[in-house]
Amino acid sequence: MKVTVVGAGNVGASVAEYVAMKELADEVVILDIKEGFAEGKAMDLNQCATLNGFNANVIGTTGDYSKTAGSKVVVITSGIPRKPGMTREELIGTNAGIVKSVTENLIKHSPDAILVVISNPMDTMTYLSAKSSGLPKNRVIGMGGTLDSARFRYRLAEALACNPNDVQGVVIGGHGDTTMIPLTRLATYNSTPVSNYLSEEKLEEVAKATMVGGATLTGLLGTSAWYAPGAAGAAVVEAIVRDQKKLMSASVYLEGEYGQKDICVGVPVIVGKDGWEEVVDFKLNDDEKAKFEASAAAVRKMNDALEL
Ligand SMILES: NC(=O)C1=CN([C@@H]2O[C@H](COP(=O)(O)OP(=O)(O)OC[C@H]3O[C@@H](n4cnc5c(N)ncnc54)[C@H](O)[C@@H]3O)[C@@H](O)[C@H]2O)C=CC1
Ligand SMILES: O=C([O-])CC(=O)C(=O)O
Repeated sequence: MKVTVVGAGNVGASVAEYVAMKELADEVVILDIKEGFAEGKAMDLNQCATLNGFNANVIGTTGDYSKTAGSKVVVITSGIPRKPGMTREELIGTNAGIVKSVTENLIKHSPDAILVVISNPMDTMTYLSAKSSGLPKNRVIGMGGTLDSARFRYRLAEALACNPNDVQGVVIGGHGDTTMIPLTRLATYNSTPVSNYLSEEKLEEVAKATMVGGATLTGLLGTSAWYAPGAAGAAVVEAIVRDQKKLMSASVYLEGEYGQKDICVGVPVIVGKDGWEEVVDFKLNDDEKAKFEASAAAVRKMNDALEL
């Protein structure tokens, strides 16, 4: 089984590292345009094999798509990250061209692949990838909600002073500072509503911290984050290659679900060997529905900037 990661930068290298460490593929190809960069990352990762006890061959290439041929899953991380003070949306001018050409090249060599799109602005890049690949809708998955949900659970666990693994919480909507929707009403601490323990004000604070999770890290790091984005990307890969049928929040092409059409935006989906297999209806209340509608409208506006 071959998994390809495009972009050998912070996020791509992190995805490749988790994929190799978890032995999600026996061949992990990393492709970048920067001369020798992917080859260097691959060699460095291969030298972890005996230290971390994995057996996966990591192959790096500078732009040779023939090495990606026959990939089961391809993760797209190529493109520029934001700097402090920027929004993800400001990256569209540079990243749209990169994501379009990368998608077209990948599909030539791996027509049966499932694409996991990470490059920002992610929902719009997922829509672009879906349109320019011509793949069946289930084989294009935007990764943002999985990361945002992990950050939501982290913030909830911080507020509850508990083990994050005892907390469930999902973020839907666009992967943007103002478009994310942390579903606080549905979040639980070991099956009990978090509102049993946290005030409305505290939950509002948790939701706000979740929404600006990426911006907060960008401010601290000077560039955007990579450990949790890498782990979230690898979690989607794992759900596919191990056919986990896992319920994850992901940006997928909607045809009426959640009241939206012809858009990729974050909703709960089941992920397995065929990509995303179905959208799960969380039965949103009126307030959540209104937020989702506003979020989708913002994503749609961004999509209008694409030349398809
Ligand atoms: N969806 C999400 O949850 C997240 C998305 N991101 C996004 O992921 C993207 C990558 O972020 P980082 O890895 O931190 O950036 P980075 O700058 O560390 O790495 C990007 C890599 O892409 C490569 N690249 C550029 N054009 C290419 C092309 N045409 N073909 C192949 N490779 C190409 C660059 O040479 C560079 O090595 C950014 O757009 C960032 O905003 C980052 C974190 C989370
Ligand atoms: O914040 C950013 O620009 C990168 C990203 O999408 C995230 O970490 O959530």
